[in-house]
Amino acid sequence: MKLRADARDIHRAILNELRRRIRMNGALRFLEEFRLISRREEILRRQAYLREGFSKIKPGLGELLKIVRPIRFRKEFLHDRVLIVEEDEVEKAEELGLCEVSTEPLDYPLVLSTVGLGIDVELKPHHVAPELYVLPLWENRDTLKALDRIGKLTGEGSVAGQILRELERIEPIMEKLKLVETLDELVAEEERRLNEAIERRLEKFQLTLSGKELIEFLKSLKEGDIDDLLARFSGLSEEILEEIRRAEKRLSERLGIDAELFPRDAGYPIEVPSEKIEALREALERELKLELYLESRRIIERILPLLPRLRRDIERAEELEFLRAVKEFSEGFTFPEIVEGGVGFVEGRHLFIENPQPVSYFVGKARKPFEGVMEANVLILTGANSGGKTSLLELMTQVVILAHMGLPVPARNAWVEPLGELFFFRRKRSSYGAGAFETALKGFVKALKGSGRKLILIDEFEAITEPGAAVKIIAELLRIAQEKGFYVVIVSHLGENLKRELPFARVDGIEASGLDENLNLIVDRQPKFGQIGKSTPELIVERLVRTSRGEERKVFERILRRFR
Ligand SMILES: Nc1ncnc2c1ncn2[C@@H]1O[C@H](COP(=O)(O)OP(=O)(O)OP(=O)(O)O)[C@@H](O)[C@H]1O
Repeated sequence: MKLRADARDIHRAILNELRRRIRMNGALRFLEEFRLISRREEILRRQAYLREGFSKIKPGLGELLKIVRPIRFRKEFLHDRVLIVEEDEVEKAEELGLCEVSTEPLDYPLVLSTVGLGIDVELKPHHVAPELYVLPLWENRDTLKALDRIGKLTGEGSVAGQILRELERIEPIMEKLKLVETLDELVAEEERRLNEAIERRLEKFQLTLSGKELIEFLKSLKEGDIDDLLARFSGLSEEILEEIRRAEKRLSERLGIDAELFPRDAGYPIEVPSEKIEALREALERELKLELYLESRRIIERILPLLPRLRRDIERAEELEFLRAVKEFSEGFTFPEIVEGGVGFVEGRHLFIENPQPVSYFVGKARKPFEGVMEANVLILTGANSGGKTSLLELMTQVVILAHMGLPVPARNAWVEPLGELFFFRRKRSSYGAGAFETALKGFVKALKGSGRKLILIDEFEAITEPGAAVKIIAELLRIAQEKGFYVVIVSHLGENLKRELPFARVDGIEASGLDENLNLIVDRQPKFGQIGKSTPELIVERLVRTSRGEERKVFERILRRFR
């Protein structure tokens, strides 16, 4: 179905409403599959797809879908490894583009080789750089957990749980790598603890010397006999050494590496030289990288065959998110029947009016509950100012557009004939004069050109010309529409005159039913079939009667009597 004139704006607004609800970029592409279509079978196919899809959207699914993110595996050049190959493999190895390639042994944290000069590999990406598969999965564990639960909730299953279990193998390595990042703080913390412990011991330390010992002590001091001097403090230094060992043990337990980090003879307070920390960091990183590489290879060997299915699981989550958003958007809507002979809806609710009064309306054949109402392809909609005429045309446009997308429509029930074109001409409030009239006339005539299934909605056309001429023009145009079998709903204040000219047309009216206690107009948005809408001026006069006094009131009363 083609959209003409202002119908496009309404389509755009509907798409925006849908997009606003879709929280995954990947899910947006499913909306592309819902372009407007006139083929009955395709509309029905989409309806069936959505019905089935909506049944999968269980409570709690939305929360899980919110967590899912696409998992991207990016090719990267890794600077921590070299791949040593034979001369004739160089080209193929370089094509992988994953790391340095050489025919000679080189010093790298990781040395891989196809010729026995390092860790054995084949020239496959997942042999050379298994981390490029495993790490993105590790970083997206939240997504994997959500996919696993989604699979269980929908009963469709997922490979995410299996992958998560495999990933557990690298957990200790990843934790240590995180610790290594904070190595400076770790060491500083141990330093602080150690120096505090030493301080406590120093406070308690006492050196007791007899007179004879004191003389020997002074003698050693004079002669610079260090060994003798130190021997006297040996009790203390043994204790300090003990503290150092304890600190190093704590570190080695956390980092999984034995290292003599604290200087033994540099005095107090004890401080680890920064070069030593750097050297330790390097050693740790080298070791952990190797472990990570080896473990990643074991993991990828087992999960590589699962990755295509994982991709499908993510795509399915995106599809479910799309379905969830559409279901949320169309809460309380109904799938329209796809019929021949017009468009109609019962208790339709305008999409963009808050708490709208439901309105029922139809053009073409009368179906339940409108049996007995005059059937007409051309409708003239009359009625009170601000009664809701424009809104009704908009609602009709919304119903027709949604139906042609294959989506449910905002009504209790609805039927729609597949159309070739939908025209909606909004009233241009700012346009007056001959130029504007000419443009409007041209637009209408264009709509009447050709043949096919068309619904033409026109909001107040005569406002831009004089009433007498307007009746002639509109009547003629509507006759052409009738001859061609087009459906037309036109808003007009010239209902009376048009009805006389066009016996085949049905004139409906939206009426203000009275005044409320604050003397505001009460409008019944539901058009009355076959009735010209009572005009509002009458009610305004009534309001004036009720708000004036004396002679003025008498005048208003006289006017009011003319209406009755
Ligand atoms: N079904 C409805 N339920 C609640 N409010 C409605 C409904 N239809 C219209 N309205 C509200 O009534 C007001 C007037 O609506 P609308 O512009 O459609 O009237 P109109 O008859 O086209 O007016 P005019 O004669 O000025 O062209 C709008 O604020 C609209 O939101």
